[in-house]
Amino acid sequence: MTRIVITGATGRMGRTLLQAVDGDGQAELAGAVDRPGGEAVGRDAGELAGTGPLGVAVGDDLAGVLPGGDAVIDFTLPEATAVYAEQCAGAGVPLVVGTTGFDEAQQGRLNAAAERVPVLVAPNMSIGVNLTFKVLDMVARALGDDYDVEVIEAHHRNKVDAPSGTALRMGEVVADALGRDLAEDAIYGRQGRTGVRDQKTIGFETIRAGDIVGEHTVLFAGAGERVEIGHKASSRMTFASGAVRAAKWVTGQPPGRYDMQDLLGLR
Ligand SMILES: NC(=O)C1=CN([C@@H]2O[C@H](COP(=O)(O)OP(=O)(O)OC[C@H]3O[C@@H](n4cnc5c(N)ncnc54)[C@H](OP(=O)(O)O)[C@@H]3O)[C@@H](O)[C@H]2O)C=CC1
Ligand SMILES: O=C(O)C1=N[C@H](C(=O)O)C[C@H](O)C1
Repeated sequence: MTRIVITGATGRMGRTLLQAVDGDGQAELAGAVDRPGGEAVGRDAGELAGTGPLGVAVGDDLAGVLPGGDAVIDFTLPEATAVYAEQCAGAGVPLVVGTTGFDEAQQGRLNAAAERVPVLVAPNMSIGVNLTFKVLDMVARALGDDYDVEVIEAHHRNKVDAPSGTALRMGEVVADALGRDLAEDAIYGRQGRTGVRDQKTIGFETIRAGDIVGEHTVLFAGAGERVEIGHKASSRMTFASGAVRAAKWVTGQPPGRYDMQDLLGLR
């Protein structure tokens, strides 16, 4: 039985994770943490998740519940994740991170934690998207530089980072396969008199609307044909069950930084 602590427990993913852990025969909830002062603090986590009482009250102090946990799953905001990673490293507890939108300094803090405990960080926990990363590498290598690459993503109106972490990873996979540097070649939206398309650019287009769970398409457009590789998530449970699987897997790993490609044997 893997004892799991969930941070951001009141969020969209937090509540779905509570349901996923409750429905998993090999995992149990060891803690549910929200931001200090959050309205849910003190309430039973199951009440929030709609599972019925789980016997675990939502707390606001991760360090306090870490001794009872085998792994932490975090879907919050980058600044919170960086602090939680340091607390996990200090307590020797493995961490799974689904949060997206890290800057370089925050990535450095995750890497420092990964020197002390196993840390799995993935912008998308779904199996389908992780397979898509592999397919994109193959397609980009086969098509080469003659095809223009555009990454199009759509998410719900409440998402706070853009482009999505998944879209950026898709861009990185394609850039690596084509021997390009995403930091130099990415274009984030276009407006006005842009001039003709620079062949080596990788474009990103972002849609934010309604309750879209998460959709990604990578378009390779050449002379006379287009190839589109896409993924559509219709339920957050696909991310949550991937994260619970990751939490069970990461407890058996030595310290280091991992992602879902490691877990799925796709590297
Ligand atoms: N890797 C993957 O497969 C997926 C990744 N994500 C990513 O997960 C993250 C969360 O998404 P989502 O659940 O939709 O977002 P929500 O805004 O619904 O949830 C975020 C949670 O984090 C809490 N939080 C925010 N700031 C802090 C803080 N400083 N300290 C402690 N807790 C904090 C929020 O509390 P409060 O509400 O009180 O602010 C809330 O409970 C995003 O980065 C998103 O991109 C999402 C889906 C899949
Ligand atoms: O915020 C979301 O909702 C999602 N975020 C992730 C991302 O930024 O890639 C993954 C998923 O598409 C949902």
